Amino acid sequence: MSSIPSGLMWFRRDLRAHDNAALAQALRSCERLHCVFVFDRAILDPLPRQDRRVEFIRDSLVQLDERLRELAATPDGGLVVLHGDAAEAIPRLAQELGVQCVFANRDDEPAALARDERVRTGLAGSGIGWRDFKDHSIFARQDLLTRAGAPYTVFTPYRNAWLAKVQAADLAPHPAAARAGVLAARPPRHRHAVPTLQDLGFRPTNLPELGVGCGWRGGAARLDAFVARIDRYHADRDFPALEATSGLSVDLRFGTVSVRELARRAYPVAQAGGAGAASWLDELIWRDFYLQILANFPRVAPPSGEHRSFKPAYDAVEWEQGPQADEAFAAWAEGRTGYPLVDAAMTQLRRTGFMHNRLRMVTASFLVKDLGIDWRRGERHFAEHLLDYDLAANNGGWQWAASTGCDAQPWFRIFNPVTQSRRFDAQGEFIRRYLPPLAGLAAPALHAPWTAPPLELAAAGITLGETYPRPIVDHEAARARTLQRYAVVRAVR
Ligand SMILES: Cc1cc2nc3c(=O)[nH]c(=O)nc-3n(C[C@H](O)[C@H](O)[C@H](O)COP(=O)(O)OP(=O)(O)OC[C@H]3O[C@@H](n4cnc5c(N)ncnc54)[C@H](O)[C@@H]3O)c2cc1C
Repeated sequence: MSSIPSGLMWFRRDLRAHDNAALAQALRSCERLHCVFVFDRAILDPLPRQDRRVEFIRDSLVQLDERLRELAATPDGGLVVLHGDAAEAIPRLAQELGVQCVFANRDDEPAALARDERVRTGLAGSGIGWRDFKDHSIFARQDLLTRAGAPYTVFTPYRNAWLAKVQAADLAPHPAAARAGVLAARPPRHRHAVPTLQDLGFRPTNLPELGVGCGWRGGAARLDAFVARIDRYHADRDFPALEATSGLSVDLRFGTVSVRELARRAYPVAQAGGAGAASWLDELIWRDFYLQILANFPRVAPPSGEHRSFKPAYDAVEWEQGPQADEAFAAWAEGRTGYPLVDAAMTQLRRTGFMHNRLRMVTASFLVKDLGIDWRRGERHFAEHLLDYDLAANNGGWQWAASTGCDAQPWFRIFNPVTQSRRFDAQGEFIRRYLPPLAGLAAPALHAPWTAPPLELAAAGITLGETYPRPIVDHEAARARTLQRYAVVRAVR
């Protein structure tokens, strides 16, 4: 079975030893296998020095390293961890270790593809092979095509094709334990502990206080807790005050869970009629959908250069610019728009690095359709702050909200932030959690404080414009401006 004397497994966004496609294949194919992770300077250097993602990755690596040493049954086993430019570090390490092949799981983000191409070229120069595997999604790239042989660009037919195609083999685990004996001891010069945040030039964040468990152990705990409440997912998932969704997006982003395992848990329950599991499986399919959109239409997010509308006609829309727009953007980002649900959501993002899906839609719609600001500015802001930031899902989500992307309903879909608030946070529980200055105000006034009688505001200790902002925009007037702004699309089409 094993024909390669020595190989190197390169972990990237798959930080687990269980059910890992490339690792299982590498273990099967090699007589001796080394493992590496690179803190890539090309990614880390531009980041602010406090970044929850770097801390999450670093703490996840400690668990991965520990698990690999257990599997190798020697303390000298485990993970080689480097800090450098991955495109140079991997070929250099592969040569130093004398391996014949490097194994990795695919990453279809445009920048990752460009980096992997440089690695592959570097390796080929030394006669070293490269093998990559699908691990990050159930279906990818051109696995699912329309009858005309084109990638799907609309979710519902994609979902139907996904459900029609999926087989047990697509969800089957890729176990490591049986072949773990081939895991090699690290060469003495690489037998270091995983670098600390300080070693990497970063400072600790509030991640531990938030109670977000890292690594495969954190992912497994989140999955078990979620499976116990999955039956209510379809009914509760839109209410941000409830702990109804899985919180697994960070694990899917960094591979501390296997998406096959999630689908293995949800699929049979959904098939047996479980409405919660079926609805959650749909979300995993949305994830696959946006990953294949990015893989098949990389023009939406070129590695260097401006992201583009999926529907090119929308690039003609003219957005607000200048100091007033900059101030409106800052008010949105800092949670002082005067719309409580928007402000609470933006505060959640700042404090925790997470935002509930319903609120991502509401805040994105508010930025684009109430403030008239380019969706790409919001996309960048989310990219900087989300712990679960994922290029494909974030770009897809923003384009959905801006009506420039796939499955976009006609341009007139504009969320009303007050109606959304009344519907999805009726008692204001979520708003109060993140906006203490409004805590004394009862619903319904809480959803639109400027409509509250002065006595009610005074009783709640609120002075509009002082303790809480007045709305920075009138929704109905903004709606009319947006309809005009988007009218240009019909002219271009
Ligand atoms: C403007 C905007 C930006 C977004 N940016 C991101 C992002 O950067 N990273 C990210 O993972 N998700 C993003 N999403 C999708 C979604 O909001 C999050 O995946 C979800 O809130 C994560 O919480 P959860 O793990 O509890 O989700 P659950 O409801 O438990 O869903 C399970 C999993 O399905 C996937 N999923 C759910 N909804 C979507 C969706 N609409 N599109 C793609 N995948 C989905 C996620 O991987 C999620 O973990 C964005 C959505 C919008 C509207």
